[in-house]
Amino acid sequence: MEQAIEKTGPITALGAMSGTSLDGVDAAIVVTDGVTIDRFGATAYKSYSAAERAVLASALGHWQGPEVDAATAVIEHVHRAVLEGFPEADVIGFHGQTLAHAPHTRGTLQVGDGAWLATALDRPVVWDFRTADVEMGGEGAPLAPFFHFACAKYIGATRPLAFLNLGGVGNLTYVDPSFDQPEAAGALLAFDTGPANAPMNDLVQARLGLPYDRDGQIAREGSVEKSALDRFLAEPYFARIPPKSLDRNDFSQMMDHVGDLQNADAAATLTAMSAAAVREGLRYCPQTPTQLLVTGGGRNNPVLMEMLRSTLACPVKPVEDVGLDGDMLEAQAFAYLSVRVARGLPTSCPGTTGVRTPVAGGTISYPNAAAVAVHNR
Ligand SMILES: Nc1ncnc2c1ncn2[C@@H]1O[C@H](COP(=O)(O)OP(=O)(O)OP(=O)(O)O)[C@@H](O)[C@H]1O
Ligand SMILES: CC(=O)N[C@H]1[C@@H]2OC[C@@H](O2)[C@@H](O)[C@@H]1O[C@H](C)C(=O)O
Repeated sequence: MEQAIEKTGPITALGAMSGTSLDGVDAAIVVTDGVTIDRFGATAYKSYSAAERAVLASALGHWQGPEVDAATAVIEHVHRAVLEGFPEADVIGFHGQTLAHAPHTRGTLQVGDGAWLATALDRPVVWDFRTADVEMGGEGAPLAPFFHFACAKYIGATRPLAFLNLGGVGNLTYVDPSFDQPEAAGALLAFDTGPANAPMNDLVQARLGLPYDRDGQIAREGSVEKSALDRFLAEPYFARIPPKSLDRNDFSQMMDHVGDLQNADAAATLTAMSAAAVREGLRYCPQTPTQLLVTGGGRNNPVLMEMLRSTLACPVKPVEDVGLDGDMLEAQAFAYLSVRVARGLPTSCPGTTGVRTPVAGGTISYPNAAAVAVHNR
C-alpha cells in the first residue's frame, strides 16, 4: 500500500537526534519533498537526567548486552516523550543513539527501535539510516551532507562553501551548489575532521567535575603546548584521504598528550587540537570554501571559534549568520533524510561516505506493521 509519505509533494517531517555528547534529544520539523526545503518549523529539546546520561555513557562502545538494553530503553522512552508533542508530523526521522561505530570491522550501532516508536506514536518512522551505507562499503557517516546541500540551495549560495559541525566529534561538508544533484560527482565532499568537544568535555569532567568548558573560560587562561599539538597532528587519521569517519572515543588517547599539563594549558591545547583538525581537513577540499558555516555546540565556544578564525583561510561564521539554527541542524537533517528514504532518493554517495554507489539508507516502519527495508542496492 502506498502511503502519503511516498507520494510527491512536500510533507511535514519531524527529525530527532541524540548526539555523541549525550546531552539530550533534539527534535525539529522540516517541510520538504525530500529535495527542496520549503520551510523549517517547530523545535523541541529534552535533556537527559543525570541517571539517564549515566546509563547511556556506560553503554558507549558496547555492541550488545545489558548495557545496550538499558540504553535502548532510555532512548525509546525519552524520544517518545519529546516526539508526541508534534501531532502535525506526517513522518518521523529517528536517528537513535550511536553506541558503537567501526564501519570496516563490526559495523555501526544506533539504538532505539523505530518499529516500536512507530506504533507508540501512531506515525511512520524512518530509522537505521547508517547500516545500508556500511553494508555497501561506506563509512555510514556523516549523513548530514545531503541536507547541507539542500541548505546551501535554501540560503541561495552559488559558490562553494562548507558546513562544520562541532559536536563531540567534528564533521565537515564541502558543498558546490552549482550542481543540481547532491550525488553528482564533485557536488559534495564530507568526512569527520577529528575530535571536537569530546576530549575537552572529558578533561574538565575528569579533573573538575564540569560537563564542559563553558565559553572556553578555562582554555582562555592557558597556553597551547606545541609539542603535544604536533604529536596529535602526527596521528595517521589526518593523513587518510576522505571520506572517513570516527567513533566518539577513537581519540580518547588525546588525554595522554595533555596528561602532564595543568588544567588551563591542557584545555587550551585540546581546544587548539580541535581547530587544527579542521585545518587539516580543509586541505582535502577541492578549493578553499568561500565561507565556513559552523553548527553544533562548539560554535558557542568563543576560544575555539577564535582559534578557527586565526588558523583558517576562509571566513568562519555561526550558521545563524545565514538564518539557520545551529542547535537543530542535525535533527532537521534526519527530518529531511526521512523523506528522501521514503521516496527512494539517495542519502549518501561516494563523496560523502565512500559508499560504492549512491544509497537510500534506512528502514520504514508503519504503526502496527512489519518494517520495510528500502535500501536500494
Ligand atoms: N557555551 C559553550 N561553551 C563551550 N562549549 C559549549 C558551549 N555550548 C555547548 N558547548 C559544547 O558543545 C557540546 C554539545 O554539542 P552538540 O550538542 O552539537 O553535540 P552533539 O550533537 O551531541 O554531538 P555530535 O554532533 O558529535 O553527535 C557540549 O558538550 C559542549 O562541549
Ligand atoms: C556514527 C555517528 O553517529 N557519527 C556521528 C558523530 O557525530 C558527529 C559526527 O560523528 C558525524 O559523523 C555523525 O553525526 C552526524 C549527524 C552525521 O551523520 O552527519
